[in-house]
Amino acid sequence: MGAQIIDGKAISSAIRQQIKQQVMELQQKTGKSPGLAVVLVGEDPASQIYVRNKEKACQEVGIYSEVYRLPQETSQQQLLDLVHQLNERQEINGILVQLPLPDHLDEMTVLRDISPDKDVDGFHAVNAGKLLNGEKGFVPCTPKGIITLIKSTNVDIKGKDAVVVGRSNIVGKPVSILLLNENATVTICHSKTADLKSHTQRADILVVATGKPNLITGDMVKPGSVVIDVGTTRVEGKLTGDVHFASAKEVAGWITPVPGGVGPMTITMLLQNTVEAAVSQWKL
Ligand SMILES: Nc1nc2c(c(=O)[nH]1)N[C@@H](CN(C=O)c1ccc(C(=O)N[C@@H](CCC(=O)O)C(=O)O)cc1)CN2
Repeated sequence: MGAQIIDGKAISSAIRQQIKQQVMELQQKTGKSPGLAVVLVGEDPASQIYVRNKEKACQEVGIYSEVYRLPQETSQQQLLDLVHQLNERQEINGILVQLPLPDHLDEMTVLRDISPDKDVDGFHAVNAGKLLNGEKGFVPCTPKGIITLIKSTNVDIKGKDAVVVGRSNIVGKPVSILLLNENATVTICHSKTADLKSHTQRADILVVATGKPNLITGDMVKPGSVVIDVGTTRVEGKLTGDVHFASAKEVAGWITPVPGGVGPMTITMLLQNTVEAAVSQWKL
């Protein structure tokens, strides 16, 4: 029969309608719009597309946005100066520095200088710590979107065996914590994991975020499981996930496509976090 497709584009679009409504209500109440500043350094083609899409998405829902496109040779101090200025600006509720940064810039230092109250990416150590503690803070956008997609299937996460393949700070680690907070039993696999298949085969929920195209094939998937593919690598011009879709779809119960699965949710959750930042800063 084949898996049901988790349509990230449709789910995203429904959530964006709700956000648009929420922004309108905030405008009526306060006379202000939530504001997001996006900083892009260099000319990475994929990052340029993501930033343009973030700008467009803000426009669609009524969020005020500013985009700073800085040259490749921007110094660490110049970038930090901009972040510090944005931290002070009243009309900016959320700040995002697009990753990856050019090699000469230190990502950790830059992320740590964003005010935790404006860190709508949820990458600041304070927000990462809050996630670990189960405290309220900003949750990174892709992991937050993944949990929303899993919940859309109505599969109860509680008590399930969840396997996360990949241990990045942006996706693998935070999504593992979110699944744990939802009472799943979580295993994190990575490039040094011995016998990856033995883990993935028993996953009721499988999240794959490695950037290795087609790493997970149908024979590695548990029948009836929920499979979430975070990978988006261009292979011969075609956007390709970390999961071999054709074979995995025959085994899984639910599966996200690439494109149109996790990707659109990342930007939608950024809009949600920006509205949350405004509501909290305006003490509503
Ligand atoms: N500061 C950040 N940098 C990066 C993040 C992030 O969350 N914050 N995540 C990724 C890139 N990213 C957002 O920035 C992102 C990736 C993919 C998509 C998306 O919509 N993908 C589409 C396909 C788009 C295409 O055709 O290329 C899909 O999967 O359907 C949105 C945002 C790294 N950097």
